[in-house]
Amino acid sequence: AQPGAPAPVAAPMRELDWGQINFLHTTDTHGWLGGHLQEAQYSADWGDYISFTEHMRRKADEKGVDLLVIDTGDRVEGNGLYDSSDPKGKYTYDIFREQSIDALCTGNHELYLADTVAREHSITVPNFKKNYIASNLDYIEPETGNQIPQAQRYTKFKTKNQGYNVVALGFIFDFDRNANNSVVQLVEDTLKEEWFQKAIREKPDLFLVIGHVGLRMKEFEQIFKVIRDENWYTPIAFFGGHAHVRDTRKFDDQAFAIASGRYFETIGWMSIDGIKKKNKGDVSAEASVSFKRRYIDNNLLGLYHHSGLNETTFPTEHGRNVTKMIAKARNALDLDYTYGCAPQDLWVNRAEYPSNTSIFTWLEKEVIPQSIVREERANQSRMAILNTGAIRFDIFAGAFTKDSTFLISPFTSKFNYIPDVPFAVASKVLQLLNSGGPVFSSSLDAKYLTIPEQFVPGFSPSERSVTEEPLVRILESESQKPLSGEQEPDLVGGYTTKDDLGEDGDDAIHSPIKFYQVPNCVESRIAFPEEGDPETVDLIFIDYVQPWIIPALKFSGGDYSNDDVEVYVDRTLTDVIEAWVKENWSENC
Ligand SMILES: Nc1ccn([C@@H]2O[C@H](COP(=O)(O)O)[C@@H](O)[C@H]2O)c(=O)n1
Repeated sequence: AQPGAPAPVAAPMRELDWGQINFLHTTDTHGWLGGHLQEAQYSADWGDYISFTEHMRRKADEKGVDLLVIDTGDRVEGNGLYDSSDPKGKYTYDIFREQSIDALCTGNHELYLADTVAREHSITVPNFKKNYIASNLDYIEPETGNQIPQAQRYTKFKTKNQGYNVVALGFIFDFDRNANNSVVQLVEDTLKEEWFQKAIREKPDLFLVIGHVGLRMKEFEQIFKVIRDENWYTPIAFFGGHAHVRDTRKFDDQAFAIASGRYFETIGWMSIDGIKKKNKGDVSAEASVSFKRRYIDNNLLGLYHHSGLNETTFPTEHGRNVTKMIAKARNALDLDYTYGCAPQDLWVNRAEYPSNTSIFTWLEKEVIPQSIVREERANQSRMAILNTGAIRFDIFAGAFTKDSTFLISPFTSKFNYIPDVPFAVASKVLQLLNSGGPVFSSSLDAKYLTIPEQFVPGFSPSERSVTEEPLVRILESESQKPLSGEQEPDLVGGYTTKDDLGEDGDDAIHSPIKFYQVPNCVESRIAFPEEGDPETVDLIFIDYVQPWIIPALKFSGGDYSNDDVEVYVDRTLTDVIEAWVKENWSENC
């Protein structure tokens, strides 16, 4: 863990079930390679994960089974360690590559900006040359304009100890907001490609499908159907992500998918037993395969527990060096530099919106009205719209650092506007954005305005749970009691996941709490007349929302196009929040 990270307290634990093939999985780490410095439950860093993996690989060798390490993308955007350097990722690409990863793919965050796409192609792909898979993603070479696969379309390999033949595929969901030096092929079309049809006829012992794909999205289902039609009994292991939740989905008795949360809070564990090795010429034969899963809270006590080691025996030399690399990078970037002192916790979805503890209420009532102004139009009534997905993380009471600004909002989106929109038209926009529906084309689903945890309708994050109190404070104030005798233990708050395999997936047994739905967008009304409505307003919006604003305006009776849009404030939300905190929370903690 990083210097200054809070120490975790032991919780009652569920063990890892080992099988013939075992997997460790990360996804949506978004640059959190230093771990969580304000939450003890997730405070282990990438160096600790490297130590853990080395121990688990040794254990696998001792047992004569296999262990594969997977990452399913969105490694960038969301943490000062990645976002605050120039160029972005100056340190994180080198830190990330220290882990030995058997299969990895691209997420949508590696594709939003042309620079990020190019860095992925020139740094991460060669760093993991043999193991990077891009089944439906191409890169446009700047020198030639040629469209080439971002990486190999699929891999074939034999596992080290059990000698299983594996065919591995690596997808990104049908993403269409990618920069124009990348091309995402629809999954449905990729499945018809000749190479794919060949891959699914390789008759391996196991198909490994990794993807930056939410488990409840259509893409994994499409892939499952096509592989299964050709291979009636071959086990298929899916590793997904994107929705930022812990989840396991059963496709059939021999095909399961796991998603391992977000922000390096979770290390996913999947194990498979009962795989039948095919002899040459064998057709697929029915087998009784069992899949197990565990969501490991990423903290040192848990990692000691699962590796059977302790503070002294756990850190490997390699792991220790990577922990030092991270600390050095954090220092070089001055990430602990304090801009101010947050007087209270402000939650993304652990508090109701609107409320005094909602981060969106704070932005809507304080930050936006006080910060989003264009001098020459300061007296013009204005409405400013922010999508809730623009906010990625909570604010904890206490020191608000340079790092905090990027944890909350890493994006480079700025503020645009359309001047002098009739109020009668502008006032209908927010409601349309929040209700979604047929106003927007299918590729413009309004759910992509909100936080990823709400992407799946009816899949309430309240089932996914976290503590009402920041974990650090709970851990400081309460000692843990063992799970024995009559006494109910005082459980640490944390994830209490329900998935297709039941309610026993999390390694640490936690007390659950409530999550709340947040709207797709929030709106501030600024410089409005004291009485009555203005005739016209400047309609301001963060630029990510623009593709939804234009159809919403059209539906409301305003015939606007992208040509009517101008820059309102040439600053990112990150810049805006930083300036506001310096001005308003300037006292020392
Ligand atoms: N410039 C951006 C980019 C993304 N968002 C929000 O993030 C969501 C995607 O998050 P994942 O980590 O799951 O990829 C997206 O749907 C937006 O809500 C944004 O606000 N601005």
